[in-house]
Amino acid sequence: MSDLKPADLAKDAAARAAVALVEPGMKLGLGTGSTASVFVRRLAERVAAEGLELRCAATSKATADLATSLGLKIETLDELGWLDLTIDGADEVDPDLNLIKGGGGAHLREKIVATASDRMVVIADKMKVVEHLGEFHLPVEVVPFGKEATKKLIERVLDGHGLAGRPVKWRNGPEGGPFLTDEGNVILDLYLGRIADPEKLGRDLSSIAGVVEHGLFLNICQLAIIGGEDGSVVELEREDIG
Ligand SMILES: O=C(CO)[C@H](O)[C@H](O)COP(=O)(O)O
Repeated sequence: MSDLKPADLAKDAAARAAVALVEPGMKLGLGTGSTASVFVRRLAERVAAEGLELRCAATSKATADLATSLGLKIETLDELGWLDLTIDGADEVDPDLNLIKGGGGAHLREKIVATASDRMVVIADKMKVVEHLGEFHLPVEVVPFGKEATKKLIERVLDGHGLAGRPVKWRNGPEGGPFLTDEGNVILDLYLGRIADPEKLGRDLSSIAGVVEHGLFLNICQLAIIGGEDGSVVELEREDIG
């Protein structure tokens, strides 16, 4: 990986540091996205080099396919029951280690896996660290049935948060049709700018029947490993907060 671009070097630095957290016999959750993919590659290298015994669950079909192609055995979350550690990427990380996730459309499974783990660790490059969540669009997974009515209800919630008129867009897939999640749902991306009250916004979105899950990960992540383009890493821990 010597010809990596600076952003990839940062992801690789964070991924290597996360691989060092893995202990023999662990049950691991594997995230989704480009940073999580670097982690999966580095993990597979360590497993091959050390003959490490691990049990892994993936947060998406894409990650399961990648891990399997690298020789890692993937089991379902139900087979594993509960996980010791989940390593995943993020679209934004705030100073309280609250996150926006779902840029890859996998935030539903990612949240299920992260909250079924003793510990969630996020790996990211420095560009993902923000003062306030919301510059990155907030993905909301929506059931296709009645999706336009659900969109109206989401817009009503945004009105109540002083976010009236902010663009909300159905996500398209690579072929131009609607993006479909691994669960067969669609995604509405909310372009909000600064989210003043993520807790309340999350609660209000979750109260809508057609909303399956939003991409706000609040009080879930315990450690963020932030990689720099020079290969350095900074660790932000939840205990450091406050
Ligand atoms: O939440 C995610 C996928 O649903 C990803 O972790 C997030 O989008 C970050 O991806 P990348 O590492 O490619 O920037």
